[in-house]
Amino acid sequence: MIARVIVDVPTRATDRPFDYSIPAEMEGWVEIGSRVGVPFGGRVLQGFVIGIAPFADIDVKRLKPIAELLDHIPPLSPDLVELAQWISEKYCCPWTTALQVMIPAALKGKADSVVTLSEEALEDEAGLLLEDAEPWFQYIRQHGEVRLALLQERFPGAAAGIKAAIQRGTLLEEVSIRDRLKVRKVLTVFPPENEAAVLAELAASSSRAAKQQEAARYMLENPEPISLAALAQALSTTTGTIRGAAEKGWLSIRETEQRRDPYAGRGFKRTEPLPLTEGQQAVYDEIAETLDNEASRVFLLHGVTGSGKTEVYLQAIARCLEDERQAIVLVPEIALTPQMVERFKGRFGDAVAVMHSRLSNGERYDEWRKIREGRAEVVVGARSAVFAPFKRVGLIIIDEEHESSYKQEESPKYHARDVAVQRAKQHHAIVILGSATPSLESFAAASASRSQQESQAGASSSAKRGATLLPMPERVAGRPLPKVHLIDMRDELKGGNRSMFSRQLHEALLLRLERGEQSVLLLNRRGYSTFVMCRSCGYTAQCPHCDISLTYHQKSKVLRCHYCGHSEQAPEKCPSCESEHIRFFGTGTQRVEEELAKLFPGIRVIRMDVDTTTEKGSHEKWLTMFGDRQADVLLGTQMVAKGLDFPYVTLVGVIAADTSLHLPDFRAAEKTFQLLTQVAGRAGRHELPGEVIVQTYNPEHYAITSAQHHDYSAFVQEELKHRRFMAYPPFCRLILVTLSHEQLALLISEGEKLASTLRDLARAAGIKSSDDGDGSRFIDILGPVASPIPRMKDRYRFQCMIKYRGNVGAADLLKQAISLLSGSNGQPPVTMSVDVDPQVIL
Ligand SMILES: Nc1ncnc2c1ncn2[C@@H]1O[C@H](COP(=O)(O)OP(=O)(O)OP(=O)(O)O)[C@@H](O)[C@H]1O
Ligand SMILES: [Zn+2]
Repeated sequence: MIARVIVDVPTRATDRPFDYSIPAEMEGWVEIGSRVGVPFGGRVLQGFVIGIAPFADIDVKRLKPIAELLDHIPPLSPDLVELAQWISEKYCCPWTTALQVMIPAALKGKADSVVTLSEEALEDEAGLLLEDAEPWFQYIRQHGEVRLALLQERFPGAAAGIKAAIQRGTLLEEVSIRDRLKVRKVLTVFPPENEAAVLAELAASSSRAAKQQEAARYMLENPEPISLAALAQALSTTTGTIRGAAEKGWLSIRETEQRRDPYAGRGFKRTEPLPLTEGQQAVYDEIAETLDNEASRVFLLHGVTGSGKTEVYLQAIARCLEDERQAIVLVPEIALTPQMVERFKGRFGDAVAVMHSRLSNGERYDEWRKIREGRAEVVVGARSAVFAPFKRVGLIIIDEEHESSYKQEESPKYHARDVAVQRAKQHHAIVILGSATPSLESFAAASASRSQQESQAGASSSAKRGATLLPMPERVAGRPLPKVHLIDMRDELKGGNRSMFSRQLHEALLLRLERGEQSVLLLNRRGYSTFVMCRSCGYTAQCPHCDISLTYHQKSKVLRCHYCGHSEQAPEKCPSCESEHIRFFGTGTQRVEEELAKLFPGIRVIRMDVDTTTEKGSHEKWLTMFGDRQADVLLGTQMVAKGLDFPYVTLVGVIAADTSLHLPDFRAAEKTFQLLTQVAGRAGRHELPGEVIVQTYNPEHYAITSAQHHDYSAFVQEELKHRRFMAYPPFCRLILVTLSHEQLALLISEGEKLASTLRDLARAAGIKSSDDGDGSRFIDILGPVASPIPRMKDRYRFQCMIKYRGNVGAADLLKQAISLLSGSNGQPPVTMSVDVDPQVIL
């Protein structure tokens, strides 16, 4: 048998399977999804097996054998391997990059894999008898810890039995990766095996070794295994004493695995399903029916803020679990707050795994194994949790589906929403996209399929691709949406108010302080900069390697480049004109905090922004404090806008609504509308009614007025007009190619070559090059032009934008073009990075 292996070299030239022979001792072990070490170009590299075949394309005798197998159970299942191929094709990235993004960082080194007997196996006599017949089992029992490679050699043919034992939990699979990460082990004390004998011995022995006797009695009375350190502490003795007792056979000490559970020891209050409101019930019924049919379908759950989307998710998950299928819940990284986790852990307890970037590598690895080993049935996580290694996915939920953080900005530049839809197809699972402000792309997909269904014709093909709209236009319990007041800040200035707070916001804050209610203040930080500028000559501090302003960090008083990491001391006077009038525009939130303290002496403010939330657990700490009403105001950036549900918040203030409105990004209006709607939704979610004050310099802009009236469809109608006129998504799709190189001249000529090659290929394929506005297919290549950041890390940057509609095979054309421009090494002369469906145009 031979294995087709994708080696971990992310270049175009090596982006294909290579054949290796499977050595006899590995037969039965190597599977699709196995991680292997293979000889490649004189080294041994990591790779993934993506296929097994009886014959190779070339003579088997010339094939090199797989050097090592890195895990007992393949980290990837065949469906994930298939999904990786889809990602690599759709997002024009190397296959290996797509495979690597699916496994936890802890597995990304070279691994040394061992097995040991689990506690259960050691205790469960019946289990022992069953397995006793197996020589490999005896062998492991004798040696304690055995390397996988050794087992393969000694016991060919034992693969299936060993794997079954791992799956059953009789054997523990442990991976140590070059000491970077080991399964964490602790010495654990167990009661003696032969209790009666020990009891007799204790009774007979004199007062000699009293402490050891105490330890033995303790374990007989409390047979729960306990860590050696904890027992020593409980008995106020040394670990040496307890070891002494073990030597006498009065108790036993063994190494056991300690699982890192980021939420260990935290009691989550169990919640029961709420009786659904009429609106929720209608939506739930439709979801439940589709779940029962095991049909793959996408739902767009468009529910206003506070409409109870989360309860619908919870009950849909429960339904899915009943059928022994698993559920994946994606939430934006920033919204992955303890409050969110609590809602899922509260309903499903230990069956919930949590994955986000603030976990350590070890914690992530353990949560991942919890999923793979079937100890979890629900995962709540950020983007990459879409790859959770569940066997039978029934439901994938994407909360706040419009969030741009679902798009990964580094390779593979995948969008979790699209990956989720693809994964759901593989599993006949359903996808629920939930939002109060759906992205225009999702909304268009839902309305396209609806109008198709209504007009019958062609419904099947397009409805399959589209989404089914499930509206929840009302808040739970008939609670009103909060009233939103717009304050024109130009009038404030005219009226002589130069403060950042309008008179209305000032009064509203005062009122909340008097009543003991809470307020949320949002500073729209998008487009806000924390740069350094000289007031005399206008000098701004720039990165010497990138064409971008340096960012000022108030705490450390350094200027840092966000793109290359360059940092320097902030100057005391202007380096250009020597003036002392050099101003640091610190983080906006800091200034607001200072101003609040001045205006409202004694006010208790919690500030949440990148500076105050870097520490692990800080997010959680601030929100708990706010929830406990230890502060009057929660002040922050985007991160205070999402998902929070606090009963005493009756005021939401937006300091400056429009900082994001005029960014050169076609989604600027959409982002602004979404942010305002989300943050407004934080007010008045419970008994107390809420009020929202939005300060703006553009009170007539439709993004702002629609948010004021909670009018999603008004916004969408206006925005779609602009998008259609400008031919932007959802009326077309985009691929952004960024070219970079140290030499400007080479870069420009290669950029022009790329554009003209693409145009030639498109013409040869008979595809129109411009949009007639009739909805037919076309492909248009714009550029090359200088990128918005024209130089980064001392490399110049140019870009081409591919605009297309319909099934034109844009990604394929691009791949062809790049390979036509590539030299003998398989690479084009300048770096080309491809972003399919880019979210960040800036
Ligand atoms: N059926 C129900 N009966 C009573 N209360 C409910 C019900 N469903 C939800 N709630 C409560 O209503 C509040 C709002 O619900 P939830 O947070 O799920 O809304 P949401 O739609 O997710 O809002 P957002 O998009 O603003 O986060 C919560 O406090 C929730 O406990
Ligand atoms: Zn830089």
